[in-house]
Amino acid sequence: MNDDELHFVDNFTESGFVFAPFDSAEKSILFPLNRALFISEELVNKEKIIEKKPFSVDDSSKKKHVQIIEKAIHEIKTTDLQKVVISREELVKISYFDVLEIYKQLLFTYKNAFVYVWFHPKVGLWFGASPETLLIIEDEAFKTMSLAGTQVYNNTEKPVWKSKELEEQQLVTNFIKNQLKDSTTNLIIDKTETIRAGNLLHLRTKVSGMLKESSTLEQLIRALHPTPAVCGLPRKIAKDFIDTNESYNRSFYTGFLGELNLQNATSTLKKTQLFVNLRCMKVQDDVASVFVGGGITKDSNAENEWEETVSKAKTMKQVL
Ligand SMILES: C=C(O[C@H]1C=CC=C(C(=O)O)[C@@H]1O)C(=O)O
Repeated sequence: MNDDELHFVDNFTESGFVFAPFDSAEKSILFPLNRALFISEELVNKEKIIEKKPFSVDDSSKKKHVQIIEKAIHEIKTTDLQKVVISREELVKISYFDVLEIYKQLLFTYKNAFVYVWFHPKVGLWFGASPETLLIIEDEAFKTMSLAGTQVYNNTEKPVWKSKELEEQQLVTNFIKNQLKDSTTNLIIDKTETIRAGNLLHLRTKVSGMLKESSTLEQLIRALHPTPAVCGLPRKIAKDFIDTNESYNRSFYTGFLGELNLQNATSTLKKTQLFVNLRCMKVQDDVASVFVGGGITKDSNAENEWEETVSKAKTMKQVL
């Protein structure tokens, strides 16, 4: 950016880089292309990966997190709530810090992820290594995915998935299908597969199709975000549960970010590539806030869900 002014997205027809919060009622930040310098560079992996030291698990917030999960499970069993994603913020004190070094280590450690470092003097410094695409649009063709269900990678990418994870992920696929049916055509739902994201495995179903001429990018984004992979089902009930019970502000965690309506040098087509802001952290002074969560359904076990967040925190803590 040429200056430290804060710009916001108005209707997603703008060009630039967007950084959107979890709460879709709040404004999304834009680095407008015409106010910024855009540099594109091919990445060559010649960096040395620093040997990762073991890190400690901070379980000071375990009791509270487990209590919210138990409340969520009870709510799911007794009300219309089907799934809700419960998350927490883990504070990590950092003694040594180098922005570029952390960014490079993330890039080379998480090769399949969308890795970013984002900074605005009025908002703060964020890093992430997200395994989840919210939306890719090139001309009228779009791609998205349903990503949910987690287990620790244990030397096999063909693990056995339990019905809890299969159902949790299926709910996301069904939601996406339903939300897109009016604004798209030629909807293709691929076979569900297992993908690896660092030390974790997830279930993923790729979804693609064509946008109807009458549909806008804003409509599509509002239809998808927040998906049940980061919020829950029904969306409004899950969002209310999160707002009432999570005792911190998610801000940009579980929001989305990426390139908005950028023109490729070799064609006249505009391309949008948005990713869900997962496996991320905010750094302020000498403290990193690492954000982690997981989908809760009727079959969840609170202790296992806690462990899942511990495993997810590893993505950022290892690099720190
Ligand atoms: C909310 C998070 O993950 C989502 C994405 C993949 C798998 C998830 C899960 O297994 O619960 C979550 O839906 C997070 O990593 O903080």
